Amino acid sequence: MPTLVLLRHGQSQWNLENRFTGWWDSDLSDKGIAEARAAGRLLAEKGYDFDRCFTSVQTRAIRTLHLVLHEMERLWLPVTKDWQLNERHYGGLTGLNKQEMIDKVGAEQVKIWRRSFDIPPPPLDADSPYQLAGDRRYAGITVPQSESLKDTIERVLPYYEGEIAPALRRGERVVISAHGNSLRALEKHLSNIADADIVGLEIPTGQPIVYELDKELRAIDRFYVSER
Ligand SMILES: O=C(O)[C@@H](CO)OP(=O)(O)O
Repeated sequence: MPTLVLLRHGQSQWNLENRFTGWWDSDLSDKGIAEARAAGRLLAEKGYDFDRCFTSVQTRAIRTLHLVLHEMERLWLPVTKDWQLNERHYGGLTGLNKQEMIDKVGAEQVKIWRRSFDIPPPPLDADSPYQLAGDRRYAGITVPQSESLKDTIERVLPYYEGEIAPALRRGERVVISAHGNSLRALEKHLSNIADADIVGLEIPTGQPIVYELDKELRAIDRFYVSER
């Protein structure tokens, strides 16, 4: 039975500071490092092992994966990094404080920006210090200026179908270290969650989630490794 483990990175410095992050490359906080190590120890203790690893091109997800694999004595496993697994781009909200925005525009609007299916945040200003156009890791791609969850799904799913699903069909055990919203995009597909219901899905940092899949890669079971 194909098994897929999803892992949201440990707490980042900007998670700690309660700032909208998206594609900005905020590294892990000390707590995030501890969460990642604990996740690796938990996976090893419960007997999990992997053949292939996938992550984004963002430091917090890559570093989480490395810390996990180090704890599992599996740093030698093949790792594929791709921008299509990046966090949803937070547009003009990037860098702002979430509580300050709630105080300014109200909790309802902030919830729409954070969790709605197809309403993107306002675009990033052309002269914003958070523009990534000159970042070498994004050479050759058009960096979005803002993304809704729907936009995120439109780049996460083709990557899953093209690169990850074939590995699962070959019987490889796969772990994906990624982000709250790139994983919500994937979970929406795997668990067949309706557009209106995806607003309720929250994914905690550093808690590995197991998907047991059938031959057609439909979810048979989904649980947190810590629960069983
Ligand atoms: O800031 C972000 O990029 C994300 C994940 O940390 O936040 P949110 O919970 O609002 O999707």
